[in-house]
Amino acid sequence: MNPPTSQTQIPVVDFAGWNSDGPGRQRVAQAIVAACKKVGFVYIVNHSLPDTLLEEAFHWSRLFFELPVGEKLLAPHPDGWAVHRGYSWPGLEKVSQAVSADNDEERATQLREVPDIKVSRAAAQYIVIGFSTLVVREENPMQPNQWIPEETLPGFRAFMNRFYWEGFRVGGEILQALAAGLGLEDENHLLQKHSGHNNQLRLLYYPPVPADALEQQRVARCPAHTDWSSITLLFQDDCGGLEVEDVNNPGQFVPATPIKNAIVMNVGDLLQRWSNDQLRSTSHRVTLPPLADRIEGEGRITRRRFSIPYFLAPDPDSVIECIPSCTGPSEPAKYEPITQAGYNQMRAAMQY
Ligand SMILES: O=C(O)CCC(=O)C(=O)O
Ligand SMILES: [Fe+2]
Repeated sequence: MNPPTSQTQIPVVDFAGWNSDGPGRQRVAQAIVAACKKVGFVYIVNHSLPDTLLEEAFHWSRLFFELPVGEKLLAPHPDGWAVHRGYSWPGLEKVSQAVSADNDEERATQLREVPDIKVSRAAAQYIVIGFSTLVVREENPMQPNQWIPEETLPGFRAFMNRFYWEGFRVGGEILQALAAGLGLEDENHLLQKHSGHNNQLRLLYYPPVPADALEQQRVARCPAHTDWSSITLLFQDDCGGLEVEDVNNPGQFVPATPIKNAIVMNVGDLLQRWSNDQLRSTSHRVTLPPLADRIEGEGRITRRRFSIPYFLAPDPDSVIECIPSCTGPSEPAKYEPITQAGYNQMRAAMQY
């Protein structure tokens, strides 16, 4: 038998030093880069998003998902996969890496046939239940936003727009810290490819489900996948269930236990490519909450869960070319330059 390898820990980085003068700044940058090289995931605490703003974001998310279905469906996710906006109802959406189908139409039909947990028992293993989206970038003609009418939830749209741009502000600071930590002279090397208009903010709601359905993998809250873009900032409530692949023990996962108001930051596939595979895009999933008091009653029902991922992506026509400090004579660039849009197309083509 192999000796047991120690479980990977997700590092915690205190971001306060980034907004100070002096050596604290470089220490933060190096700590984040070290975490992204080793684990691909890092908790960022003492960042510049006020706690009250995060509380407000979860408050609005609860209000949205507690609306009657008919009202949420006033902003439906359009048919097909070209536009990824609006409310997707339980069973509409599965995470791509768990699904194989020949074409969009077939896939969409498959997904609609899985409206809830009862049907899912007989169907594919991995079903994302109530995995829903509402995205708020306003100035992108390719991906028009889907908003519920203002009178249905007054103030919702304005808040989500504010949160989108505040999230980009702190995400931009993290991109600057990554550039500094990678030894780039220009702190804006990564950030300058992101105008912010190609980001994606999602509100996710995982309804209560029986623990045994998750344990027996008849359903999954969110199957294992990597993210595609540059970085993801994830805000989660205190339910728990997010797990990150243990880089020392591939195929095993370690919990990313919630830390109040921390940002869980992870590297996406595009940034991994950009960094010549120096920064790691790590697989993650959402499953059973690890804390016993998140599971209630005789039916062992897991508590509902809210999370808010925010994906930062470079602009579609920006060229992603090996970061100069990630290549050298002994480490040639592994990948050709590619635009963000070209990369997405390539990924989509691989999938179908
Ligand atoms: O809900 C979560 O905690 C994770 C969601 C996620 O990984 C994603 O949307 O890509
Ligand atoms: Fe993810």
